[in-house]
Amino acid sequence: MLRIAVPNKGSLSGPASAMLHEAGYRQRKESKELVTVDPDNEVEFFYLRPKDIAIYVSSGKLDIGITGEDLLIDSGAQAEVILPLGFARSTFRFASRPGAVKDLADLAGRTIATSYEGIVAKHLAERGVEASVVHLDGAVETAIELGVADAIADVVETGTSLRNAGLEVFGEPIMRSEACVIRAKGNDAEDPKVQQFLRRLQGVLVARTYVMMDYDCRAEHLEKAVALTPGLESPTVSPLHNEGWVAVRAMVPAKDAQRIMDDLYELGARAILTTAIHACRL
Ligand SMILES: Nc1ncnc2c1ncn2[C@@H]1O[C@H](COP(=O)(O)OP(=O)(O)OP(=O)(O)O)[C@@H](O)[C@H]1O
Ligand SMILES: O=P(O)(O)OC[C@H]1O[C@H](OP(=O)(O)OP(=O)(O)O)[C@H](O)[C@@H]1O
Ligand SMILES: [Mg+2]
Repeated sequence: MLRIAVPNKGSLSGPASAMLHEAGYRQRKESKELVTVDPDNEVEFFYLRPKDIAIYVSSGKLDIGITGEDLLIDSGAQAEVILPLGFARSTFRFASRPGAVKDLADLAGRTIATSYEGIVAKHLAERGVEASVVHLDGAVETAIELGVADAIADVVETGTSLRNAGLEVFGEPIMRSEACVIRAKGNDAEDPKVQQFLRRLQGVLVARTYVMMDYDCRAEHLEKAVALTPGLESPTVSPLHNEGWVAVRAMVPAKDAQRIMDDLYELGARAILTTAIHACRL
């Protein structure tokens, strides 16, 4: 059985379970379940605190896990990213009251509140800045208002939490992060069970990013049309019963689909259809 760590709460939990469900795996029915066995797929899912997942995976007791890149780095665990998953995208940044701290060097001798001491301590040490780091479990934006810290280092997505607390970022982003699949460093990269799991998740990522596009066009416009819809390998082109017309089928990025449909129509293509892809293996 493949043993997989899945976040049990927080921002990663819902999207991770949704992705696993889309990939055909059984997921827990209620949030108190700690372990779910999926015998049909020979997988066992362990629902763990997101911060602990890299530690479990690096210990070798679990084969792989889903976590955030920032949590992986913060843990210092000997594990590595094997597949980025495209959700829980964020940056990790310093912030303070507007104008209070200009740059990293200004932090010397000051106090920084964060839930990610591992990342912050490493970042400061690498740049030779000596500052105190205070651990808080969450809502770190409030630490400045309450006088616990001079600056914070926290996850930023839309920036709303910072704005609401009257804070501004300073310095370059400390890191960028997204959800990812991790495994212990040095683990067998060719394990067929892990490879099959990754192929399934890659299939979900592709199905979420691409749509299938079909259209008819005159043969003399085919080259221009396929330049708009090159597909992944190459588009399928079939003759139509009406002489001089062909049918074309290709995968296109979902975000570009409407623009491509407009351009194909301009070119004289007709019966332009897009359909969702539910699953795929490239
Ligand atoms: N608002 C957000 N937008 C995008 N990603 C986020 C956001 N908040 C946290 N994350 C990401 O989620 C992961 C943190 O998950 P974790 O469950 O520990 O914290 P959380 O989602 O903040 O939940 P909570 O604070 O309620 O425990 C990190 O990888 C982080 O980058
Ligand atoms: O830039 P934003 O879109 O506002 O998102 C970032 C905020 O989201 C997370 O907070 P969460 O809701 O998890 O609360 P927490 O601070 O207690 O972890 C994170 O810790 C930031 O505070
Ligand atoms: Mg949080």
